[in-house]
Amino acid sequence: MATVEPKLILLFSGKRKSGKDYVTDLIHKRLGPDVCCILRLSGPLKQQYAQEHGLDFDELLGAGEYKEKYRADMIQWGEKQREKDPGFFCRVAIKAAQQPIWIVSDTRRLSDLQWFWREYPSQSRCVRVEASEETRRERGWEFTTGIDDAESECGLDQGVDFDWIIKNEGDGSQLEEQLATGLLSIAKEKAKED
Ligand SMILES: Nc1ncnc2c1ncn2[C@@H]1O[C@H](COP(=O)(O)OP(=O)(O)OP(=O)(O)O)[C@@H](O)[C@H]1O
Ligand SMILES: C[C@@](O)(CCOP(=O)(O)O)CC(=O)O
Repeated sequence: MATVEPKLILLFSGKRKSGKDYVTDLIHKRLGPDVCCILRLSGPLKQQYAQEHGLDFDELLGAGEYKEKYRADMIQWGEKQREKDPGFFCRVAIKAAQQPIWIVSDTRRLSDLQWFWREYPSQSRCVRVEASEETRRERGWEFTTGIDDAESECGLDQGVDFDWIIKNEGDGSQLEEQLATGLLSIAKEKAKED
């Protein structure tokens, strides 16, 4: 398990090219590395997958075509791991966490959220990053059968009451305002609960 007990966990999800990494990087910069860390469930998955398949881990972490080339096979490989142990990638991802606020940038399945809700019920908040298909296409997204209609992309489309929805359209000019008000609102609500 993690070496520290978190005060707040922001569980991010969103469609491909909605801007999960972009938005979580902005929040990380805004809060600072002493206060928060970004945890990626796909990090340990990609690392293990890269090792087993002799691939470039850094490229799999990137936002380019290299990752997309292996996405379908990584999804299948990851789902086989999750079938055996749904919390495996969650446990590995939080091991390095030292800061009080955790930003999990890439939850994709109800089993991901259920693990955090079970282990950290009072600290976990669900955040959805949304962008139109037009905006996502401008960022390089193309609908791919077997990926964009599968659990990896659709697993959280129903059954989640999101605590915060971030609209990340176009150049995101309204983004900074949303982040300021959204973070304040979550902090205030958490403080009232503690
Ligand atoms: N508001 C924005 N303004 C400018 N560029 C953006 C914005 N949001 C996202 N981008 C760019 O769009 C691309 C996709 O964003 P990002 O990688 O954060 O998406 P993602 O949801 O993490 O995608 P994936 O699920 O494929 O990892 C990146 O090149 C990123 O820099
Ligand atoms: C294989 C997978 O972890 C790839 C995620 O890559 P990214 O978060 O889109 O950079 C998606 C999944 O776990 O279904």
